[in-house]
Amino acid sequence: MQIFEINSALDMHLHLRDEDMLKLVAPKTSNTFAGALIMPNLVPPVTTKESLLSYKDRIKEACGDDNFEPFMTLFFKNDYTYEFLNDIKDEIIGIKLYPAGITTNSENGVSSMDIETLRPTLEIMSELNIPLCVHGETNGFVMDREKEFMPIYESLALAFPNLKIIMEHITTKDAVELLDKYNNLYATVTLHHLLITLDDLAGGALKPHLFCKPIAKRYEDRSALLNAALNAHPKLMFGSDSAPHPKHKKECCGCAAGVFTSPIALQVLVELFDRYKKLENLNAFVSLNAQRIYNFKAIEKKVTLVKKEFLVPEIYEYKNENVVPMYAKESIAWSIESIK
Ligand SMILES: NC(=O)N[C@@H](CC(=O)O)C(=O)O
Ligand SMILES: [Zn+2]
Ligand SMILES: [Zn+2]
Repeated sequence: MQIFEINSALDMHLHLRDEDMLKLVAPKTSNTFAGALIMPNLVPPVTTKESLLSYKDRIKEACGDDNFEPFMTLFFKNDYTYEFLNDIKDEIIGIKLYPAGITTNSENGVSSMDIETLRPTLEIMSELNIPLCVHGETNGFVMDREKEFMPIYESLALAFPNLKIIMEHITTKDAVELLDKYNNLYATVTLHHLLITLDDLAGGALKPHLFCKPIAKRYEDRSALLNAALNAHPKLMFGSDSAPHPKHKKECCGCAAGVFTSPIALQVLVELFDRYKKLENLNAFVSLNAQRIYNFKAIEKKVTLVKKEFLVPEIYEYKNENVVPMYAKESIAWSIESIK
């Protein structure tokens, strides 16, 4: 039987939530991944050292696994001081910037992307070598929001040449192309954006479990993303953006944005890279690129996968929480055999 080994998988964009949802979803990542970059969009968002450290403790407890490293992030604010950021810098891997209201729990994000307004915090981040992670969407037409954000990425990259800027969860050909234009621009891409287009979400009967921000785009966008991932573009990292919402918040009028992919991520990545005969590039895409870009050494964790059918559960539950995964009740060609 065909097998494949992944070394120290890293998920560089992950939502773990809090309380029972955290307890439900955290082990779904920590059992197979060596580390993950944890998004700070809790309610209220993570903006103090105290809330950051206590969230990290709750994550570690929920994982119940010392062999997993949560890389913490702060929620961007325009008025962070040098003293504050200098004091917290060793506890964080980056700061996440959200335009206000653009996605789930981003109400406290920045109300303007004007560079001069953002400058005070960005200058300090640049000086202290703290990377900037960005949800890059304008409030324009939903299919054009990411494309319209490209000039903002360009001005940020030019204005702060020493700041590492990560374009989170890119969904367009334009974003892939921008990667090669500026030294200090990097990106994450999700699993679902490598797989689906707007057709899968809304071309037939509406699929709420595939609804997320940024919304899935056109075929040419998916091809560009897939091509960059399969060839392990050196500035592109895997970031699942696994974003759990309870079933009743997805299967309703006013469906929340977010796709839950943690429990299927590695199996589907292997299936995808195998299908395109690119398995030799998967470890770079899912681990080595992130270690080089963020400059750290991941802890050892070897996951062995076998080409054997894995039937995706219909739902995951814990106490009163539940969440429906992507590909629920469908089967994947690869499954996890062992973890060391
Ligand atoms: N991607 C999403 O659709 N949702 C994310 C937020 C985000 O990453 O934008 C969430 O927190 O639910
Ligand atoms: Zn986002
Ligand atoms: Zn996200």
